[in-house]
Amino acid sequence: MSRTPSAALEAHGLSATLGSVEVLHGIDLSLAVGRWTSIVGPNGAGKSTLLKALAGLLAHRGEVRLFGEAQAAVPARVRARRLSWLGQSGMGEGSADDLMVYDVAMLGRLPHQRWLAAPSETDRDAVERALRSTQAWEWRDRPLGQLSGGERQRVLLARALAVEAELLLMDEPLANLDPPHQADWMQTTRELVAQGRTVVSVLHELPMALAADELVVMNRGRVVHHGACADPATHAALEQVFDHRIRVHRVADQWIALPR
Ligand SMILES: Nc1ncnc2c1ncn2[C@@H]1O[C@H](COP(=O)(O)OP(=O)(O)OP(=O)(O)O)[C@@H](O)[C@H]1O
Repeated sequence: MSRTPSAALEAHGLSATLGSVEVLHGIDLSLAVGRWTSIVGPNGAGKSTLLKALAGLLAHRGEVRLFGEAQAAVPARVRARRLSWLGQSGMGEGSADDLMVYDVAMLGRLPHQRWLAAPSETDRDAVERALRSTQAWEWRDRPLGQLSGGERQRVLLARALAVEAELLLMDEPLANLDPPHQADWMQTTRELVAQGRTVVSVLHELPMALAADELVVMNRGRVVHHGACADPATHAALEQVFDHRIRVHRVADQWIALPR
């Protein structure tokens, strides 16, 4: 009988070196299925590096497990269906500038398509749903390169959503988004989690990060705290990692972090 794994992602003794510098130092972490976890910490803490290593996009030491299986043993195509990735501000997306928005979002369906096969109705439905959910549908016939930073981010978000993966890893998904679209992103994330999906986001916007279920607080290549967003110990860790230059408050039913 197969057992439903309780962790979507696990890291055991995860270390990573960039250039000649070790930037992640022996991280142990378990991210539960069906939860939204935000990763926060100061610039250079190792958040993006950790997310890339968890996604299988970066060589590392130690072990990463995806839904209970050693990540390295999961075939690339299966992993691409189960895990959707949104990188930082479309870094490395320059080559997609000439593609139409619709085709960019359709790239999210590649893991579901047979080699050289035309998109199926399921693929087209998923792409339309994703583009509509980020209000990018009306740009579907425009080249990606003609869009503003925030518009582009909404298309790349749609591509990540079009995968319809069980697990979404997003690095600074709110970059360039205006406040209403940040709120939309949060709504979408909550809906995904309500459907049982797992979301992991690296966020600098602390009020948004504190709206998650759980917070992973990083500093200097280590996880210094992992706890519920409502837990005072999590707030204390957050204040500490930012040298007590911020303070977490409860305002209008949400957690916010104000400079002090
Ligand atoms: N190619 C590289 N060679 C050496 N060090 C690197 C390289 N790339 C990144 N680093 C360093 O690795 C550390 C972690 O970087 P990372 O991008 O993971 O941090 P981050 O927490 O996501 O930061 P930010 O909040 O600024 O986006 C930083 O100190 C960075 O300078």
